Amino acid sequence: SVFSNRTDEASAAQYFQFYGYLSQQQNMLQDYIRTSTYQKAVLINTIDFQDKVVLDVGAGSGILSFFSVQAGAKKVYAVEASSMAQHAQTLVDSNNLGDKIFIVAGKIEEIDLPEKVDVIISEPMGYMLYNERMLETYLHAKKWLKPGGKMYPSKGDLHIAPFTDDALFMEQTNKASFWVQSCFHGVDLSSLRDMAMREYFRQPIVDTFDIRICLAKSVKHSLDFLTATEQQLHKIDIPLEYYILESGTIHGLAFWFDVAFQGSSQTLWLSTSPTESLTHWYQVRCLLEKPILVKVGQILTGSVSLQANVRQSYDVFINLMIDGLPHTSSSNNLDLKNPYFRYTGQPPQ
Ligand SMILES: C[C@H](N)C(=O)NCc1cccc(N2NC(C(F)(F)F)=C/C2=C2\NN=C(c3cccc4[nH]ccc34)O2)c1
Repeated sequence: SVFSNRTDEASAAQYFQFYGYLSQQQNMLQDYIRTSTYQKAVLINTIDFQDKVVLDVGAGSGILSFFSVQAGAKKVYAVEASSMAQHAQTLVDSNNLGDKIFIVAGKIEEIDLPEKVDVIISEPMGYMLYNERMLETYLHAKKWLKPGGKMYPSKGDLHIAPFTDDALFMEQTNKASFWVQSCFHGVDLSSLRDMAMREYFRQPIVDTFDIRICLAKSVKHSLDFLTATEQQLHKIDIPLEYYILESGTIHGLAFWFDVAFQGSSQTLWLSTSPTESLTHWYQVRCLLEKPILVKVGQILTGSVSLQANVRQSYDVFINLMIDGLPHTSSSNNLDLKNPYFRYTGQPPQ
């Protein structure tokens, strides 16, 4: 299938095992901003759901299917590939909605449905928006959408901004400095120090920060889910150009995303911006091994390229440069599949 052709089997097994845990469903359900915003988006746009047929892609516990029925949907196909499908069925039965919500166990790329649908609803956003490659699954599902059908959410914006954070940079550098020992139990480890630096700096950092560490206004990369295709998500190249607002040291790029529910009645946004309440997506930062000194008024240019891989994630390539003298540039490659969960506070609720 389209899914099996783009996915390593071991990755898929680990991935669907992860989503088979009620504790991970709980992590998402307990994210109040996330759950309440989805419910509000549906309930303020009942015109899109009243007496309609809905497809819930990656339904998990089925929560979005329940919201669709609350908004008047006459039938919901809830497609779920993990063992959570059976727990969703339990919820459907115990809430007496077996006549409206139909759990379809399997992958959207592999299952069949008896009819096309009016609305597709899903929560395909992973870390940094694109992690997990579930957005491709969401776009694949459009083969079941009637012409003029609705997508909930309808668009996604990825925001990217240069940031300064000495403490974070030092934290990663200090970890690597372990290898700067010429006599560790009689062994000189120092030849592996650079490799250790590269390994630590390949990890995106998942946590939150104050927006004031960003030295320029974010660049926004928009994706319209109604018109986008799966193929467009295999390689995402985002050109970057920043007007530096504050002199300082750029240690890397900060990422967050917003999604919009553009309903027939109202549009509602779900934001994971550092200026908003924290969600279970936090924000994501990608460090540079070589920071860039910038001054107010300079122009920072470059690009970030996301290259999809078979481990349901992306290889992230960052290039940044300051034009003018001294000409400085810095780059880094990161593995989005294995982030460093640095957040130490309470999980968002
Ligand atoms: C697409 C889907 N709608 C979605 O929201 N995906 C993201 C997602 C899905 C399920 C759980 C979570 N998490 N929530 C939290 C909490 F403690 F903060 F609550 C930690 C957490 C991890 N920890 N590790 C992961 C994780 C999940 C999936 C793929 C992954 N790849 C690397 C880590 C990771 O989540 C995040």
